[in-house]
Amino acid sequence: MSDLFVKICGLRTARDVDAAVAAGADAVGFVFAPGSPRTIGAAEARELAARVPAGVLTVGVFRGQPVEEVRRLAEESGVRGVQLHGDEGPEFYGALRAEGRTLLRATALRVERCGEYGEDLLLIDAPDPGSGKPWNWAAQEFTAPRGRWLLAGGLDAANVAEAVETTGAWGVDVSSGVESARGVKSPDLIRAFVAAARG
Ligand SMILES: O=C(O)c1ccccc1N[C@@H]1O[C@H](COP(=O)(O)O)[C@@H](O)[C@H]1O
Repeated sequence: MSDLFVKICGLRTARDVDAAVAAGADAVGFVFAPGSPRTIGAAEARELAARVPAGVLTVGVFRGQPVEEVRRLAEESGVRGVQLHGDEGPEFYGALRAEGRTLLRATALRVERCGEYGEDLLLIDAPDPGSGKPWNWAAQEFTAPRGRWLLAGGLDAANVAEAVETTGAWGVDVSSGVESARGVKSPDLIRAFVAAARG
């Protein structure tokens, strides 16, 4: 068993949060970005986050929202981490860092230096986050950064071990690959994913 960091994202029900925690996830994500089948409100996320033990990081996922909205939703839901998928600059991260949250910076395929914007974790994702579409992480031109970074985009139980082996990712993040239908998580697929990722 490896100590690979595993985040399960886009959770909307108590059943799925419990399944992710029981499977051994290190982080669980709640989508606050509008327009996703996984989007939930702060009150719903607060109830779900209350089920999560202290050792598992709760993360709010945002895309292109103003800093005041990110701050408000994070505060109202009580998530301890914030994941940004927009084109926020270092000053945006600086403003949130002051509140002591763990910051995850998502980049679409671009490989950058870990921590460049003051984030705690870099997340290298596909151009269309949450779509379940894989990208070619095995391509010659993809050179993994050094440090703590998460691989995301089209991962599932069948490809995650190879993806980690090929890229050397410190951790992985998944949403579509643990769903039985778009936006509907499957506890069985969550368990299978975590086992395959760490296996
Ligand atoms: O999951 C979403 O709907 C979502 C919406 C907006 C921004 C990010 C979103 N999810 C992130 O996308 C990847 C996982 O994608 P996949 O479905 O496994 O291919 C991960 O970083 C999620 O946190």
